[in-house]
Formats: sequence, structure tokens, C-alpha cells
Amino acid sequence: MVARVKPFLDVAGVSSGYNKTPIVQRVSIQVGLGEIVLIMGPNGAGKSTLIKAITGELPALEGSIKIDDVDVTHMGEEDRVGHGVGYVPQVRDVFPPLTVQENIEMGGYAYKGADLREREEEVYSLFPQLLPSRRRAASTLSGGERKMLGIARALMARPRLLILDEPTANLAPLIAEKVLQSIVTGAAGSGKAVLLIEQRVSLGLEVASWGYILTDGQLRLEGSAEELKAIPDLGQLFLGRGSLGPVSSEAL
Ligand SMILES: Nc1ncnc2c1ncn2[C@@H]1O[C@H](COP(=O)(O)OP(=O)(O)OP(=O)(O)O)[C@@H](O)[C@H]1O
Repeated sequence: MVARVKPFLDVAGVSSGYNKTPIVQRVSIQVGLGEIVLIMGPNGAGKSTLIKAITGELPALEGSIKIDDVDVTHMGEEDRVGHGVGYVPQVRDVFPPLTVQENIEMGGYAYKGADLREREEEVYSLFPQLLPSRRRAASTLSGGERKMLGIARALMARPRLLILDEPTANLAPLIAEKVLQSIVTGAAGSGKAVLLIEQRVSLGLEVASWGYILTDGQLRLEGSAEELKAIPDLGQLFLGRGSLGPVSSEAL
């Protein structure tokens, strides 16, 4: 059994949705510093909705969200950023007409001078493939480069919690692996808490230590990556083709 570390992000019994209609219902998840935690589930399960409740884009209709023991449930998005939340959305993660360098500077808009230069050096050393392209418009990058730029932008603020919504969507398998690896070295390796939605379950479970499965807005199963990998029909459950039934972590 994998030991969990003290939660840095603590989501307790949160319901959230659109126009006061709950899509996500009473979901509890935790992410500790240095952990990569995966959220899986079929299309429409509520994964993005849950993430939006954590970033503050959507209100929590019930339950609580704590970051580093601070209750942020009723804080706006900007204030949550101030508490260490970094977010890489699935789309609109970069400004396409701006150059790579301008995108990175925008991620560090709150910093100046030597501090800004130091942060830039840090993200370029993490994504050296962006350096030769720094004067090119983000719109001209490949899918993998663009996603790395999106992550680099978010890292400029040195978030302690990095939330990524399907960072490998539409990427070729080898590029997807590279993007996930950069998340491992750049984020979790430096002690951040990482919350990752990932469609490629087997790849995701290679980098994550813990996973949660959401179906129909509810948390159906959680366990260590090793435990989840050992479930023979996890792919079927994940794709929503199998009948899930009443599964709990005791079933693992
Ligand atoms: N802006 C919106 N207004 C109303 N309903 C929405 C909105 N966005 C999403 N939904 C609905 O909420 C439910 C959950 O959607 P969500 O995007 O959270 O699922 P998901 O698990 O992230 O799916 P996917 O893997 O396809 O991205 C879906 O039924 C979806 O149609």
C-alpha cells in the first residue's frame, strides 16, 4: 500500500456544476506535495467540472476546498492563484498570436527584473526545445511544443499546485510521453502537488502515484497506481463500456 503524504490540496465532499445544477457530486480528493495524482473517467464524467471547481472558475455548491490548510472554497480564481494554484487548461493554454517569449513573459507578468529573468531561465532549462523558437508565434508550434509552452507559462508563477486538464490530448504517443515526463521532472520533481486529468490511462498511471475514477459525477474508485494497474478491465471501466457496479476501494 502506497503511503499518502499530508494533503496540500484537500477537496472534501464538493458538488459543483453549471447554473446551480450539480454535475460533480460530493467528491473528495487529496493531493500532497511531490505527488502526481490522476483523475480518470469516461467522457462527460465531470473531470473538467471538478477541476474548474478547484480553480474557482465554478462555485462549489457544497463541501470545502483547502489549499495548504487554508479554506479557499469561496475565494475567486485570482486569490487561489495567490495561494499557489497553477492551471493548464486543455485548450486556450497559450496566446497563439504572441511569440513563445511573450507567452512566457505573460505567465510571469507579476515579476520583474532579475526575478523574472531567473524564472525564464528556469522554464527554458526545463523545456530547452522552446529556446530556438522563442521569437516564433505560438500558433506556429507543433502540438507538443505548444503544450510545453502552456506548462512553461503556468510554471512561471512557481505554483505549488499544478492542475493539468488532459495535457496529452491530440498528441502522438511519443510526444505525449515526453510531455508527461516533463511534468514529472518539472513539477513533481521540484516538490509541487500535481493534479492531472489524463485520457491515456496506462501512460498516466506510469507517472502518477495515486488515481481517482469518476463516473457520472461521482467518485467510484481510488487507489495507488499499482493497485489500479492491476485491475484487468480498468480500460473498459474507464472507457465506460463495462458495467461498473458498486465499486469501492475495498474491492482493490
Ligand atoms: N458550460 C456547460 N454548461 C452546462 N453543462 C456543461 C458545461 N460544460 C460541461 N457540461 C456538462 O457537464 C458534464 C460533465 O462535463 P465535463 O466536461 O466536466 O466532463 P469530462 O469528464 O471532463 O469529459 P471529457 O473527458 O469529455 O472532457 C457533461 O454532461 C457536460 O455536457
